[in-house]
Amino acid sequence: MPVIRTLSQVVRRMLLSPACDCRTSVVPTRFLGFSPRQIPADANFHSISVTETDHPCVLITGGLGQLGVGLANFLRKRFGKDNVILSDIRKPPNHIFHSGPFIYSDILDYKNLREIVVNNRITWLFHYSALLSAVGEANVSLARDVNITGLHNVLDVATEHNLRLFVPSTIGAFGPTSPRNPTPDLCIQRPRTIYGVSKVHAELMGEYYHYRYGLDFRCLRYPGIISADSQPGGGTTDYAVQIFHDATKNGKFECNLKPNTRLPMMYIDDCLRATLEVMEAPEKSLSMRTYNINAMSFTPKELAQEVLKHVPEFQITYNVDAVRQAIADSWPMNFDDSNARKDWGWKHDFDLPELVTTMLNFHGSDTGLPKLTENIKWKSACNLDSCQGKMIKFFML
Ligand SMILES: NC(=O)C1=CN([C@@H]2O[C@H](COP(=O)(O)OP(=O)(O)OC[C@H]3O[C@@H](n4cnc5c(N)ncnc54)[C@H](O)[C@@H]3O)[C@@H](O)[C@H]2O)C=CC1
Ligand SMILES: CC(=O)[C@H](N)C(=O)O
Repeated sequence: MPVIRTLSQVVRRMLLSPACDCRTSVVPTRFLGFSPRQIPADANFHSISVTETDHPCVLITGGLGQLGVGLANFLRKRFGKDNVILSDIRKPPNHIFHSGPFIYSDILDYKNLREIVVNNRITWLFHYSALLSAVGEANVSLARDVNITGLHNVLDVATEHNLRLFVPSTIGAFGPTSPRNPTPDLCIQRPRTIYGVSKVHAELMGEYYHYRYGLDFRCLRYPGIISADSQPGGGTTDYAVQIFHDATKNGKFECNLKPNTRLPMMYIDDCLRATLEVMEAPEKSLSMRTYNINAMSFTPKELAQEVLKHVPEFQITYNVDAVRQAIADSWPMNFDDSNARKDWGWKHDFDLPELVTTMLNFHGSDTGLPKLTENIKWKSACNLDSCQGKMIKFFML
């Protein structure tokens, strides 16, 4: 009897403790046996604290998308150019290839991923590879592979090598039965897209690995991100980026969402700063492992009105895409990020007026000379030529 009581106490403690002490004795079953992911019995599961080294050695997966290049530039300013490796399955253009380390990495190839982590002594991993909401609906099986199987590889390699792991989630992780105005961190999540389902899966798996194996998993649910010098990869919020390109180039824009569709949005500088801040936050300040972050919420009509203040001839028309509209109608309208603000001091800098001024200044409309920047020209060409571009063109609804 005492033996049974002791055993049941041990099991209870393992299940209840956060980042339980069972880390050295219990590992995911797929690590056992002669699997390539085998972990030696004497493996050290204690996280290497970043403070033990001068700086983290960073790997970014899916780094050639809308957000990855900006993240690499941002992190390189802080940690040094050579300590941040950008990776993707696409061929980088010259200016990105020469701006710092770039490496081929397919997240579906576990051995390739592990080799990169080992050879480069990676300590932090930012996992950006994904198929976004609209592209995902157009190719469910690829989205399932990249967003779910790829995530499993990343979680395993991060656990095996004691990495600090950042995985972005999204407003798309909520669905029509979630409270939409505002949407809190903890509520019903029943998304109706493969993108949303895969992101809820990522949140839950990351948190599970944290509590079960001690993985230092950190996750932010991003709103729609608006960037000036990079193109979005096929999402529902893409209109809020495209509108600036079209306003400055042609003075008009055809929107694929209805005028009153309200969605949470954020300028990329705020998004990247939040990402670094949560990665640098002391563990004890994190009462959760997945946080909503927010900056502003607007509709296409409100955004167009703000653009009009700078480009008086600007015209917006609407040609609604039924798939994107259905997705947007199931997503949060306002995001409650009070936990991020309370726990680790999150504060956004850009509201709608600053966002619009910044975007239009970047594209040169304030000079009266609409222009398409070189970077965007490259991005357009790249999107047509690249595998992802081909896929988007081929599968787009
Ligand atoms: N951009 C946004 O508004 C938001 C983005 N996020 C998340 O942030 C992350 C980055 O987003 P974006 O840069 O906008 O995405 P994106 O679609 O622009 O880029 C994704 C990248 O993943 C790469 N990729 C695809 N399959 C891969 C594979 N097998 N192995 C390695 N890489 C692969 C693609 O080549 C592409 O460069 C994603 O996880 C996304 O879900 C979350 C909310 C909002
Ligand atoms: C909000 C996102 O996750 C992304 N921009 C999308 O629209 O799919």
